[in-house]
Amino acid sequence: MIIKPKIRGFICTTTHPTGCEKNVLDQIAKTKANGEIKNGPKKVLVIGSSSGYGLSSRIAAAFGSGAATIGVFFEKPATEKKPGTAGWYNAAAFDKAAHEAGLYAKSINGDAFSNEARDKVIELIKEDLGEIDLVVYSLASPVRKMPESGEVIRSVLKPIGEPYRSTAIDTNRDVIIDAEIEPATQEEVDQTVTVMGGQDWELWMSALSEAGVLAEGARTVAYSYIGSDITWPIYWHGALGKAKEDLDRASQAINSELAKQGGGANVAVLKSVVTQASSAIPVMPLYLSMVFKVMREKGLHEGCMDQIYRMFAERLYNDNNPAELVDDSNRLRLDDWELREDVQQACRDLWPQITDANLFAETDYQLYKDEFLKLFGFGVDGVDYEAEVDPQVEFDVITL
Ligand SMILES: NC(=O)c1ccc[n+]([C@@H]2O[C@H](COP(=O)([O-])OP(=O)(O)OC[C@H]3O[C@@H](n4cnc5c(N)ncnc54)[C@H](O)[C@@H]3O)[C@@H](O)[C@H]2O)c1
Repeated sequence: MIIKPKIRGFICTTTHPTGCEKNVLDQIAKTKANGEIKNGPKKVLVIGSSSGYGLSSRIAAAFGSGAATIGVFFEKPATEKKPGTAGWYNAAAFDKAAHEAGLYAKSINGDAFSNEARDKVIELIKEDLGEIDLVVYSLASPVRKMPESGEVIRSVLKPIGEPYRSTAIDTNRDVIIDAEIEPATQEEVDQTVTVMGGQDWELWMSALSEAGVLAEGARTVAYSYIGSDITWPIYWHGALGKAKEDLDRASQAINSELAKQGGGANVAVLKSVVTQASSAIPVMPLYLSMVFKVMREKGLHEGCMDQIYRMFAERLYNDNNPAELVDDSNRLRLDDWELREDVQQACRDLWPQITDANLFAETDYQLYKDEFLKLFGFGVDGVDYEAEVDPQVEFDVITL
């Protein structure tokens, strides 16, 4: 089969197995080139490990620190008619590369919000690893099926209080539009907190702790975004921001438990990057196109792998100056470069000037589009897209 991209709204409905594999191999090569993470983790669970920041976390742990990894994700293999999801191919590529490198790697494909997933992970840790010393929580999901009632709760990407009006990019037509998003109701805010807040992370950590599979000194980290006044109305001050505030609450609760055993919990605030999750957020494509250009010109541009390697090497496993490595809410800040005043001011200055005519010239919108396609395995250097490719990629995965 020859596979070409088919974009619908903010997703691409086709994927390229070879391109996805190459993306993973490129991230592994980058990690190896960066060198070993000193005193890094050795037995790691990554929840949400098949794409974006979770995939980079698994790669950093395995190839930067020689860690055994268990990955949990929710992906689809190919069917007769359709290629698999990008995360499926990414996970398969990671599995192959880890095993070739002699590293332990096992994967669970199923709903991480379910008790069944927690039980399976605990069983696997007991059988194979005994205990784990790091848990990375990197889920991004628009829905959560509640583990006890089975009720399906949905999150929203909306402001709170008043409508949000802004220019944005219509990514299907590559033109600037005026976007208006109605505010979330209180019920929608609450539901967003239920889906993307800290409760599920707490359930994971207490289940692991009760099962006795957390090593002494075990750490956990969950990912957040804050941004600046430019995106606050839709993000930090919006429904998703409330969920991320709840992640901070959960972090403190988990931290006080883990600290008893010499470990700890942190939220890591990461920079904005192109992932399937972020491309769904209104206005993000325009902001990303601007901030990429500004940061690139200042030599500050980073992708998922750069951010996560920096988080492991310079924050989480840097024992030199622990107190200076967190903000006053005990968060690891990797958004320090993005939030530099000169970077944000350049974006504020640029924003009102962008029109259909100068979108490509004045911003990195082309780079945004390239990165978006790359998420699905397209436009990756060194891949022959005219060659036949078999979409059926199998690997040893535990399916729930
Ligand atoms: N993308 C950004 O710009 C950005 C910036 C800062 C923080 N973050 C945060 O990083 C975290 C990860 O986001 P991302 O952008 O890497 O997302 P992503 O869409 O690339 O990855 C999400 C992962 O979650 C998994 N997943 C989703 N629902 C699941 C379920 N029910 N069960 C099991 N696995 C499931 C997917 O399989 C995938 O592995 C989120 O908390 C997000 O808010 C993202």
